[in-house]
Amino acid sequence: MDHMTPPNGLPFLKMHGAGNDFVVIDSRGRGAVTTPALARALGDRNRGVGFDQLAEIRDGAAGTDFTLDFWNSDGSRAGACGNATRCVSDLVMRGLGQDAITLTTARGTLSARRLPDGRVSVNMGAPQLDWQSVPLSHAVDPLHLPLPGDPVAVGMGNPHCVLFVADAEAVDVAGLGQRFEHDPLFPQHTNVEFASLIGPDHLRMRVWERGTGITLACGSGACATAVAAHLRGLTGRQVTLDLDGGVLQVDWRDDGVWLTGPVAHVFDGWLTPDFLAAHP
Ligand SMILES: N[C@H](CCC[C@H](N)C(=O)O)C(=O)O
Repeated sequence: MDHMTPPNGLPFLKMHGAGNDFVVIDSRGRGAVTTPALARALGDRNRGVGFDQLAEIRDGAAGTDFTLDFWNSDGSRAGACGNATRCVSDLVMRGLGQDAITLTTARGTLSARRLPDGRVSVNMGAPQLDWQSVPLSHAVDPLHLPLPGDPVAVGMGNPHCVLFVADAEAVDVAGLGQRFEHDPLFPQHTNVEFASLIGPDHLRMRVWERGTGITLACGSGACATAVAAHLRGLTGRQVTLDLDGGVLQVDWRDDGVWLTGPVAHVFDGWLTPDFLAAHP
């Protein structure tokens, strides 16, 4: 067999949204294939494909067009992923010849649409602002957590800990991120965002993701940060966020938090039977 012939393996796609990168496996019409071991192996940037999140597409539930499951590169599950939702929605919309779609995630039913300029928006739903649903481990004010730096906790279907700092560029994102990720106040651990106000309704944000580490962008993190910024009186409800990998827009409307940004489909490939057999 020459090297360009598709082997008898498992097809996948590689996509990214503002540099937040994904392996996408399309399991519509069959059972789910992802296991924690496969997610970890695939997420290895040297021995696998490498990704920030793995998104598995499954048949639509509750009358929606498709269902999405998310995994982190350490093999853990993520309840929400805004950028992968935008990327996969674009893919499925193209397949169906549509520019609007509904999907099911662990969060429930979400809707997405493609804008005339090619960017994709998703309604990530209402933010979770009470301590039980973030979740936090006990009753504290999520708007002022009893932690260094006076962070805000926001749930977007996954937990976020948002710190407003004078200069996000100067923050030790890995060092502090790991510390907050595993703070006992977050029983399911947390994603951690560091943000500074750089203009009216304009934030610079850097992120440490639960289960993955530093990423170039985080959509649910951008939503949580914009919500926190508005609740703290720093911005209005429409916010532009400059992330390491690009620009995301958040609009907190009455019907939910809308996230808008670029999507890219980079390549398709096949996982070899040998790779799959080694990581059941
Ligand atoms: N990058 C994703 C979020 C991943 C969150 C994940 N790290 C978790 O465990 O919650 C996004 O665009 O929303």
